[in-house]
Amino acid sequence: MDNKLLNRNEKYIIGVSGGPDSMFLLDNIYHNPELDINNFIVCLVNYQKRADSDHDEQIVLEYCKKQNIKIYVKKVTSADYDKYQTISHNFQNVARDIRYDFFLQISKKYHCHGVLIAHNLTDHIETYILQKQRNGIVEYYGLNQISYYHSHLLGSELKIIRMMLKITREEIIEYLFHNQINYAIDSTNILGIYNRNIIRNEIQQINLQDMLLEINQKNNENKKLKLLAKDYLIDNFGQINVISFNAINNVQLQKIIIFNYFKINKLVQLISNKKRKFLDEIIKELKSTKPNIIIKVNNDYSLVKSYDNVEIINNNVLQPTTVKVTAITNLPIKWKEKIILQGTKNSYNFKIAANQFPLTITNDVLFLQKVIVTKTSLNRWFIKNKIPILARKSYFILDAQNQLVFVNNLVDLKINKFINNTWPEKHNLFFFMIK
Ligand SMILES: Nc1ncnc2c1ncn2[C@@H]1O[C@H](COP(=O)(O)OP(=O)(O)OP(=O)(O)O)[C@@H](O)[C@H]1O
Repeated sequence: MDNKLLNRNEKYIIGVSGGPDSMFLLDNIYHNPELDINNFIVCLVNYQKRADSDHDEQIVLEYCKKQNIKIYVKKVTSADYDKYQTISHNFQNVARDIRYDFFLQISKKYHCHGVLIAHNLTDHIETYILQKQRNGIVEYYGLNQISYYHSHLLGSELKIIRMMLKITREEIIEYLFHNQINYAIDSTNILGIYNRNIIRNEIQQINLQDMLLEINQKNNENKKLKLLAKDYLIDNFGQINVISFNAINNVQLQKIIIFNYFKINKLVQLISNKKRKFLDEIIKELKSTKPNIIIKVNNDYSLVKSYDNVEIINNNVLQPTTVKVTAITNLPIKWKEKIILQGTKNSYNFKIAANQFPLTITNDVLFLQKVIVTKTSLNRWFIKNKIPILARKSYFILDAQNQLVFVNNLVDLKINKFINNTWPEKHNLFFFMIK
């Protein structure tokens, strides 16, 4: 065990589930002559989800009683589950948050330096193999000796210390058997049995030293790429610029930039849960010659590429706005001002007669497509003039019972006619921008 990770004068929590790994950890701390067991507090979370969870608890209680070690047990109630399920719906995440928040509370109470967790070499390798299969972006390949848990509910941080990352599961079982230490058979596992068996087989076939070297190399490379990604976003004021992004020839770096871009927009959970292909798809779309692309991320957000810019947009913003107005007094204030302004300041003759109501005011692209501007559709005009997708949303058309056409003086447009020719040439269309 990596004892150098501990400071003999500090206090620590030990997370003990009763399983072999954490019983090994506990027993090794207890028997370590350089450490004072009074500086350690065992914490156990009984999820009360399995028939044997009370039995597991009993194993740990008995050990602690025999060796006179301070122990805290949290029995998770349905109220706890309800409370945490508002933050995440994934049971593994809920269970982890409950566990670490409990560690955090006890840690605060006793001014502890962190929590010791019994992740071992086998977990480290398994984690790495899974990460390789997923081929996504990771903070760290395999498991890190030190990491930090940030609690959403408690708003503070807990240091997680893994001092067993060089010990294999076989060594653990061997030790427990040899020393006659009682432990619980772990019947819960995040990986399905199928997936876990595949990984176990893979682990048996690999050369551990080679694999550890590979993980090391990957982490060094990852560290460098993370710094480059950080620099890129700093240089671009936190934005992605399509031209400079496409000039990068390292796909992994591009992925980290996108990942960090979501992170600084506080939306990293949107892509962390996505299939691994998602980042590849984004990169492909950013490379494509199409100037305007909307990539739906989920029901709430889209990533919008518009010429050189990339933006994360709430899907509501992309929805067209269409308003029916039955009388001029019903117009939204700023629109009313615009209309009056247009009518008075411009040479365009502007009057809406009572019989022209109801008016339709819309920025719906489908509607705009029908509008002909200097012989091209308004849509083509947008493209020709490189109007970004979002800016197009501020171009509204007013349709007053097919009677009016007015051109906004903010843009120099000559609107000729509707594409379908059902509107006579003279018919007016009111076209204006809303800032
Ligand atoms: N119910 C529990 N009570 C106390 N400590 C626990 C409990 N479950 C797990 N631990 C601690 O956490 C370590 C890792 O447990 P486990 O392998 O189940 O977690 P994991 O599935 O790898 O996910 P994570 O640690 O990210 O939650 C255990 O070895 C033990 O130290």
